[in-house]
Amino acid sequence: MKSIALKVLDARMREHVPAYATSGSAGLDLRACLDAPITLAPGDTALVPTGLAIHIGDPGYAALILPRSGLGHKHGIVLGNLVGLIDSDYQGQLMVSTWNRGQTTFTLEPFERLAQLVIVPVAQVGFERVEDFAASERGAGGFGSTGRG
Ligand SMILES: O=c1ccn([C@H]2C[C@H](O)[C@@H](COP(=O)(O)OP(=O)(O)OP(=O)(O)O)O2)c(=O)[nH]1
Ligand SMILES: [Mg+2]
Repeated sequence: MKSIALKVLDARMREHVPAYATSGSAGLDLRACLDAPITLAPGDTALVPTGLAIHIGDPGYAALILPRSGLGHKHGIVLGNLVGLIDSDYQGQLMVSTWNRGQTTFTLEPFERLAQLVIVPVAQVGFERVEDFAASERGAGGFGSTGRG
């Protein structure tokens, strides 16, 4: 298992270090490191600290912050940036842009699990400038070019 450097920035997070909930989990739940609840009216967005920082330190990996399905589906709590991308050289606090896209007010409680972190492999690439591509089966077709169903 790959090891990633983790800093606990807020002592209250010591007992909430991210951990996989099951042996097959892809995501590590992130908690809201808050002094008091935050009320999010429909349409509101808040930048919520997690009290944690990671330094992936390897350009072959990145982390994604994704919504939790229960909060997103049942309560409309998703991410203001839709997906958060954590660069391998980022050393600052993990922040969660929390957006209430629903129709009812939501109260986010201190230390509630509000999003999840997924570590993913990344390929950094170089570009070779060309005038023409070698022909492919798809060519430039997209946006439904293969039919709808
Ligand atoms: O949901 C997020 C998204 C990003 N970040 C941090 C980690 C990431 O490495 C950094 C920059 O993110 P991004 O490149 O997506 O934002 P930007 O608007 O392009 O900012 P920058 O100019 O700093 O790259 O902000 C978070 O903590 N949470
Ligand atoms: Mg950027």
